[in-house]
Amino acid sequence: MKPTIVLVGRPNVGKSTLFNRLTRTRDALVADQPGLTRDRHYGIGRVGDRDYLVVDTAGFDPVAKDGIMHEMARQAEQAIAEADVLLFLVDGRAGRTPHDENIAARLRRAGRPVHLVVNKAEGIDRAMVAADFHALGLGDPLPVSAAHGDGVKQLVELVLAPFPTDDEKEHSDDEGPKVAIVGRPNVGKSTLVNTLLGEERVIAFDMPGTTRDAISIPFERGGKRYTLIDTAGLRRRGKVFEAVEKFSVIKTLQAVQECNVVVLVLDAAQDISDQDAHIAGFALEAGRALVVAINKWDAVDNYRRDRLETDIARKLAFLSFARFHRISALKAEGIVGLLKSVDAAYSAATANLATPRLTRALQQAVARQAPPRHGLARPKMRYAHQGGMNPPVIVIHGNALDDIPQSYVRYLERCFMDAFDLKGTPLRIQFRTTQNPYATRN
Ligand SMILES: Nc1nc2c(ncn2[C@@H]2O[C@H](COP(=O)(O)OP(=O)(O)OP(=O)(O)O)[C@@H](O)[C@H]2O)c(=O)[nH]1
Ligand SMILES: Nc1nc2c(ncn2[C@@H]2O[C@H](COP(=O)(O)OP(=O)(O)OP(=O)(O)O)[C@@H](O)[C@H]2O)c(=O)[nH]1
Repeated sequence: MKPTIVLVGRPNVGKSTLFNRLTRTRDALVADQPGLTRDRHYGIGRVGDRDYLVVDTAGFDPVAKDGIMHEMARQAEQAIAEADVLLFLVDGRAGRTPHDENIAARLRRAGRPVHLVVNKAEGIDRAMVAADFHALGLGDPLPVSAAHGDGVKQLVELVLAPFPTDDEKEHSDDEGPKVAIVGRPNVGKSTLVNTLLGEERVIAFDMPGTTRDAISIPFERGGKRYTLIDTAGLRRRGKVFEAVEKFSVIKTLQAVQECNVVVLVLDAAQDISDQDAHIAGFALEAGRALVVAINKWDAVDNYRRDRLETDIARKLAFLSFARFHRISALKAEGIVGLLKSVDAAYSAATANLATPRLTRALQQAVARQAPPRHGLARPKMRYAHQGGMNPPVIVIHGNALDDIPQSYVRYLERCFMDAFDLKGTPLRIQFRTTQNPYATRN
């Protein structure tokens, strides 16, 4: 499972700046998706070939007793409890403050590895700063400059070193897709889990001990195998599964990282919220195959249904690659269709795309609509090959491919999706310019 790094510190020490730097490598992949607003507090980062999750807690005041500060403190407490490692940020320019001391006192009791990070350290006397912050009792301070990037990569490597690297063990096909059922509180996730697992055979489900691995529950449905990745610490009580923890964003993100196919559950009785869009955006950012289940369809009238369709078209436009199902988890309606789409999305995400067919699809797309000219250069797309799976990566080779507009990339995505019937998975398109078009000019 990917380690989760949680950033803690009083306001204005540079947590957002560090968060952006830690998650920036991935931004390019989902840039300019219409309608997608990123959650500024949860992100994926990568250093070398290691992925990690980053959580930015808002300014944390462990002694706040009420109001918005108290609510923020509560959320920060939950993040601290679910962290694998904590980065405690302080401001090297402002020096040690009483607020820092309160937070330090809280973190010393966290039972998690804590690294003391002195930000804004560019061009300041490190020895003096180190002595000042050493008094917080959290070990040697690590100086960084989040704004300039100094020391950030070394910091990440240091904090991740104790965690085992994910040996992406080949998931054998007969275990079927790993499925995560995600959604905001009360949309009907537990009900859907019970409907999926309920009557059917749950294959040897062992409650794990204290491992930090996500819990997976194998089950069979319609003669096919699936593995459910748990998001909330499901416990079996009597015949039904029940969530023992309340909704947790971190657990949701971990499950998204861990699974092959995300089932995003929406509540038909409610408008699409920012939280729905953020969870969806995270699945997209992670490159996961996705199926959307609009649940509680039994409970809404036609007016509400129409309104919801409009709302979805407007707020979840970036999920156009996914299939949407109207279901009732409670009445077990629409479940067969939902699982069919899970199967299809899984096949699409793991499809083998042969170079000749890809190249033919590319040529047909270009013949229908040529890429727009950029300045003097006329982009030339020569051939395409598959550069990865899960999600499928299509690498296009040619000349002058550096400034292909996003709208044309979208067009190519649609062409490849149609040609290979890739419904349910996002695609990544990369360009490789094989020859510099200006090289032969003088
Ligand atoms: N000199 C210097 N300034 C920095 C550095 N990192 C962040 N800052 C500045 O510090 C200020 C606060 O940065 P933020 O990232 O917004 O701080 P924050 O901790 O997220 O603040 P809250 O959102 O209020 O919790 C901004 O003006 C940043 O430009 C740094 O490495 N060096
Ligand atoms: N009418 C109707 N109600 C449903 C349906 N699915 C779930 N519900 C109801 O919605 C409420 C919330 O369902 P849960 O399954 O607990 O939702 P959840 O997403 O697991 O909630 P959290 O554990 O808070 O994250 C319960 O009262 C369910 O009975 C459905 O298909 N139709």
